[in-house]
Order: sequence, then C-alpha cells, then structure tokens
Amino acid sequence: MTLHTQETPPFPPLAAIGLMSGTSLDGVDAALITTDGIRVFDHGPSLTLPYDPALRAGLRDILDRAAHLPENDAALLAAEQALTDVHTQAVQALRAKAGNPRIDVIGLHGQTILHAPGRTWQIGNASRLSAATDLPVIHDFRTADVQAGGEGAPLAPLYHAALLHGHPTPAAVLNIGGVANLTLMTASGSVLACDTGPGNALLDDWMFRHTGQPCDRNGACARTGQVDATRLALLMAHDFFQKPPPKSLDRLSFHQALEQIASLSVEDGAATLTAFTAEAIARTPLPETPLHWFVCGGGRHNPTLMQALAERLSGTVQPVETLGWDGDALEAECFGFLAVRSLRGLPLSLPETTGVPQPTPGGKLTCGGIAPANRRL
Ligand SMILES: Nc1ncnc2c1ncn2[C@@H]1O[C@H](COP(=O)(O)OP(=O)(O)OP(=O)(O)O)[C@@H](O)[C@H]1O
Ligand SMILES: CC(=O)N[C@H]1[C@@H]2OC[C@@H](O2)[C@@H](O)[C@@H]1O[C@H](C)C(=O)O
Repeated sequence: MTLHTQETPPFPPLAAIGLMSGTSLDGVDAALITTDGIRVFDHGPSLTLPYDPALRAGLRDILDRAAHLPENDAALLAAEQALTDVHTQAVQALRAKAGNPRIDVIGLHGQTILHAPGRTWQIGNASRLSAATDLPVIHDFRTADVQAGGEGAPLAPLYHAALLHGHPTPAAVLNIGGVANLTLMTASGSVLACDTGPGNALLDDWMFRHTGQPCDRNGACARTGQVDATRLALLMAHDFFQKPPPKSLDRLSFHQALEQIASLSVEDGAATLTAFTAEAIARTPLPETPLHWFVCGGGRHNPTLMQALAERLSGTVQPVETLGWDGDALEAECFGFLAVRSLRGLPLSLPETTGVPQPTPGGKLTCGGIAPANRRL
C-alpha cells in the first residue's frame, strides 16, 4: 500500500503530543507534532523526563514478571500510577516549553511490559492522564492489530513513510532503541517493516552487570574489545532470525544471550553484542537494498555501533539528523501522528508492517475527567 496515493487528505491539521516510554526504561519522551495523520506540518519541541532509579527498578521487576501478573497486582498499579504521573509532568513541561499552544490530543504509547504472540500489554493510565491534563488521550495502540492477527509491532513504519515521502528510495529508517526495528520504503513507494533483533538493551544490561554503568557510552568499551566470531554465530542461531519479516520482539526475547557470552571479558562481550545488533540488521532479508540508511534512537549516538553498521551495509549509514529530523524525538512524534490517524479511523498497520491480514486502525480514545465544555473531539 502506498500511503500518499490511497488516503484522502482533507482534514484539518491537529496539534498532538506523543508520549513514548521505550524498552530502555530510561524515561518518557514527549514531542509535539502538527499533522492530519498523513502529512506532517510542524515538529517540536520535544523533551525527555528520566525515570528515577526506584521507578526504573519497579518497571524492570514488573517486566520480568509480567507473564504471570494479574492486572490488579498492587506493585503493577503502583508503578503504573508513578509512570502516568511522570507522563503528566512531561505534558505540562512540553506545553510550557512550546509556549502553551492549543493541544488537540495526546497519544500515549505507555510502557510495554509484555509482548508475546497473541498478547501485547502496555501500562500507563489514560484516564488519569486525561483528567490531569484536561485533554483527550488515545492509547492502547497495539491491541487491535494483535487481535486482528498481526504482530502488534512495529507501528512506527507509517510515520517513517510519511517522513520519507519525496526522498530518494529505496531507503530505510532504522530505529536502534532497546530493540531495533526498520522501515523500508521501496523504489515504488511501498512500505515494509519489522523488528530486526536487539538494539541497545543487551549491551546496556551487559555494561550494568559488569561496570554498574547504564550503557557503553560512545561505544568506548566495545571499541577496545574483539568480536568473538563463534559466540556471534551462536547468537545469530536464534529462531527469530530464521523467520521472514514482518516480525516483532519483546525486550526479553534474547534473555539467554548474556549467558551465552558470559565467559568473555567485558570489552570482548561489549564488542560481540555491538556486532550482534549490527549483524542482525544486516542479515534482515529485504526485497530491495536501501541506498540510504537513516538511523534514529539512542544507538546512533554509539560510534562503534554506527561503524559496525557501515561495515556491513552497502548503502550510506547516517543519523536521521541528515534529513533534518530529530532522532531522539521520532518515536514520541510517531505516537502523536498515530493518535491523529486513530481519530480519523485510518490504519495504523499494514500486512507488510505487522503481518496483519488487512490495513488495520487502532488505538482507543478516552476523555476521562474532561469537563464536557472542554471536549472538542
Ligand atoms: N552516547 C551514547 N553512547 C552509547 N549509547 C547510547 C548513547 N546515548 C544513548 N545510547 C543508547 O541508547 C539507549 C536509549 O535509546 P532510546 O531512547 O532510543 O531507547 P528506547 O526509546 O527506550 O527504546 P525502543 O525504541 O526500543 O522503545 C540507551 O539505553 C543507550 O544504550
Ligand atoms: C512491543 C513494543 O513496544 N515494541 C517496541 C520496541 O521498541 C522498538 C521495537 O521494539 C518496536 O517494535 C516497538 O516500538 C516502536 C515505537 C514501534 O512500534 O515502531
């Protein structure tokens, strides 16, 4: 499906705030975007509010136990409330930073605590956020896709496609967050997507385990290590790499990887995990070879990883800033964009992006707590 030819534009642009709490569990990204759900008229500003260590640890604990947690678990509800309150603060700070413009809608992704075949679960209390901000909130973006038979992820591809419109193709947008995912726009304007494998999460966990640091800052540790080819081949033998796209991952999908490299030094382990992320991306089967790879997400700040990619990919590898985009805000912008698509009833996913049988709308609207006089939607 070609986004710009099959959808009809006449719809007023809306100002949407997108909120994304990514798999790295580092904080919430918030971004303002003006869009009709097809075209993007304006970006920014954006910001990130980090989670304090207690919330991060609470989320990590819930993520590890999510498969067996009841929805009314006390620790879960406490973490969700704390998470929602940081999201509220992010909205307030962003509105102030933008000079308090009119906002039409919030797109709340929430924090994924479980993503398995047939079930995807994001926490974040949409009613509480709506009441605290006096704004309508679109949330639960992934369930409709999963219920229709899709993977429920990635959902950024239609946003990437909207941004790539008019740029030379074939081109790919590569998001390297905790998990990595890519969107390919083919020469004919079709969109294909999938998660590719680990992003930074394994490397973060490795560094934390060995050094107490949250990540391999600027790839300094990996740069001094050697890639262990045998261990890398073992990591690449994971079932995920045998499946064709579209396909998606949970943050914990590669939980055994750190045990597989446990005997390596911290430097060689970091080098091997960095190569693992790059190798998984390079081996993703695509119908066309991108001329350009535009990289967003925290991984683009890691020069050792960017070099590992450039060595393996035949097209150019550049941060999305080359195109004038903000690679730290893109996912948050995406959920503002998708909130507007949801309001319009437009698809959020396609067979080529999540494997869903047909283009599928999604997201749920809550106006919990908004005074009726203030309800514009
Ligand atoms: N200067 C840097 N050097 C190395 N790594 C970095 C640097 N800056 C950020 N990162 C990496 O980027 C990660 C955060 O990336 P990002 O914010 O894109 O993740 P996310 O949005 O939580 O993930 P996802 O896209 O999977 O939801 C950090 O955990 C760290 O590993
Ligand atoms: C289930 C879930 O939350 N997946 C995230 C995660 O982080 C990156 C990758 O895995 C991607 O599939 C997705 O996020 C982006 C925003 C997406 O849906 O496109």
